[in-house]
Amino acid sequence: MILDELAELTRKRIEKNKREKSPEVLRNEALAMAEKEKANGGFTFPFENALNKKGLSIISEVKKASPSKGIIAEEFPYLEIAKEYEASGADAISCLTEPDRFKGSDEYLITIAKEVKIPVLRKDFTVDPYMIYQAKVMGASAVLLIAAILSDDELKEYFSIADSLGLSCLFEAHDAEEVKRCLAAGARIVGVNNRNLKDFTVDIENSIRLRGLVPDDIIFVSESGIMVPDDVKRLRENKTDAVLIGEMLMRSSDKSGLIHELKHEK
Ligand SMILES: O=C(O)c1ccccc1NCC(=O)[C@H](O)[C@H](O)COP(=O)(O)O
Repeated sequence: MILDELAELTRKRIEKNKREKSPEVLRNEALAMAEKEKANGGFTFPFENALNKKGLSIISEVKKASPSKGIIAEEFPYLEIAKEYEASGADAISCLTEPDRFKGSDEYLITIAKEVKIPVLRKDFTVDPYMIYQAKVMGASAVLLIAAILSDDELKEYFSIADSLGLSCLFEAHDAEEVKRCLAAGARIVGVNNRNLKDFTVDIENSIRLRGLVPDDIIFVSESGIMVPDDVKRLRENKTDAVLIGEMLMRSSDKSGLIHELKHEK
């Protein structure tokens, strides 16, 4: 399955990263940042706060390419795109850092997090605690934990590391079993992926079906395959707290107008 391939590619990339910066050095940098925040009033978990606001929140993704679609944006002024998302009322940004199949980059995240005020999610295939410390040092506010590639123990351990650094976790599930595993691990944010990773078909009904499994005090996010404004309307009517949108926004010639329409559509 594609996720196994992505997890394997990521493990190799992170092993290389570890040779460039040791886990100990990286961890100390991340802990120093966390300590500083604690001393300055404590963690604020901006990603969760952004999704907890009244009304539907929008996580806008900066996405150049994907395994299912190949190149989505030939031109990719990622910082301009992120700034446009922010200026248009997006609540958070999702930044893909996976380089091989999504043409993402750590540099994109570092630059965006420095230049925008809204929180940034590191959208990557977290398979090693090292990646959580990296996310902190890069300036991210949240990391992605995909239930399909992590064991129950890893979900709990990675959540605890992220939490201790003031990072939120978007737990990603594809089916009912994975939703239950995310909740058992303590998830405060559960995202249901609408993309079937076996055949790449998308169906927002996956989020609709699984919504009832997530208690109201947990943030519920619908991810992927949101292709037209009516999809957002349907999800909003089904008590979705936030939507994560990549391709629809990246292909739009009027990102600002589209975000405005999605935010205000009733
Ligand atoms: O987008 C893909 O083709 C994909 C394939 C395999 C694993 C993950 C994939 N996408 C990850 C994402 O984070 C999406 O970019 C995100 O949910 C937005 O999806 P979309 O709105 O459909 O671009």
